[in-house]
Amino acid sequence: MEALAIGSAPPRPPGLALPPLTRHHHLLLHRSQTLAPRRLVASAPMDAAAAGAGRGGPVPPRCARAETDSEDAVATTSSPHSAEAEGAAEQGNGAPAPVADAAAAAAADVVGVDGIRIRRRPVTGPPVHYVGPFQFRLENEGNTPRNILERIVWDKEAEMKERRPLYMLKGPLENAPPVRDFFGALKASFDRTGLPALIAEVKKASPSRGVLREDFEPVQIAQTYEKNGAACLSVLTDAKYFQGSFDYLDAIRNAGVQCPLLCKEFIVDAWQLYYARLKGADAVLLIAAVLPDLDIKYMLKICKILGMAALVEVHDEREMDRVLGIDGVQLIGINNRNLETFQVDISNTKNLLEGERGQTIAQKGIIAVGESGLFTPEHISFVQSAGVKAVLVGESLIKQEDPGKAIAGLFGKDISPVSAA
Ligand SMILES: O=P(O)(O)OC[C@@H](O)[C@@H](O)c1c[nH]c2ccccc12
Repeated sequence: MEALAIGSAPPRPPGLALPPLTRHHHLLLHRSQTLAPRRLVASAPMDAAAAGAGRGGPVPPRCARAETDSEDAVATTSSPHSAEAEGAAEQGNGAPAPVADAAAAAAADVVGVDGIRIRRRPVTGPPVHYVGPFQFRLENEGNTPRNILERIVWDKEAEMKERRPLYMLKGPLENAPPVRDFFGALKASFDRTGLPALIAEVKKASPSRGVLREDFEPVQIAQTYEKNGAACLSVLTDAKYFQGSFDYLDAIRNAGVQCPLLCKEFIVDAWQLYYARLKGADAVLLIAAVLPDLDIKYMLKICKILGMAALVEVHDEREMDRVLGIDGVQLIGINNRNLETFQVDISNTKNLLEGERGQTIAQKGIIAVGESGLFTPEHISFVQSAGVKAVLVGESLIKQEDPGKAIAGLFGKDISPVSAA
């Protein structure tokens, strides 16, 4: 599979590194400090320990030992970007920066390394503090999620604290069902039909659309998707916002479905990769709006070791350029839905594949996947002419009485393997 990523990565486009801290940044910073003073004050000590851990160079020594829970904890993905943020507090000769610059570094962490706008965790604690003998309620803006993606990710980080230690996954991992070739299945389907390969999504609900299907039978839905020509399936595993479950992954596999399965999860921690694999996933989603480059690279390595494919999701030019700069990426999903605002615009796929970006994708043999908001054969041909070789579709299928039969309606023709035979 590696051989498909031909050529070396393009030079990192200018402007992707953290901008130098200028006077202008200080001004911006002071303004945000006024808005949410706690955010800055409290984030510095929290990040400092993690930042120290990541100082040693590009490959942190933190992956040296294996199979203890504490190693598992260092695979948690926040330290690299905290480290960069702290690094930004040192100026020129390496002397410690003035206090204001340290605050600027903390703010850079808040506004995001690699252009990531969401904050990975609440800065100081709960969103509301009860203060003093009079029970004042002090709302803490810095600790209130600003959008749904931030909310989901904060909850996911909290969920990670409840997980089983990594070493406990070792046995089940050894007994996990063999990995199937997700990338190959997409390619084969595209070659067979001349249409974008379908990744059909098994999704009960979403935060933007509510419950999509009351009588939700994941195994039946998966079976009808497969029968009607889906190349791969995407299975929502997030319980809180999508009413999904990791148990759907093994249930679908155990029922004999052959289509490779994408674990559709908000991955914030390497632990989730192992867990997805032992539940039978053949691929995972990595969201560039959530994960800094270092985390994506690290997780890609783990996926490779586990034999899983990774669908790296982007939703704007900046994320696309970041991901194109990472070696070994084979699948790039272009989400037409902005996960912060829920706005859907399928021309996003076209915009992100235009010009040099599209050429790089073609040269590297990457499959671009058009994601979200696809309802009609016109939509499918629109994203196909934009350059995608696969599409990820949920709502427009899952809401139909027979989601499998709906596939022919979506593509304007029957794409089931039987019809081709
Ligand atoms: O239901 P739609 O509009 O066809 O979208 C499917 C899929 O693209 C969407 O569910 C999705 C894309 N990226 C995600 C990340 C997390 C959760 C869900 C998603």
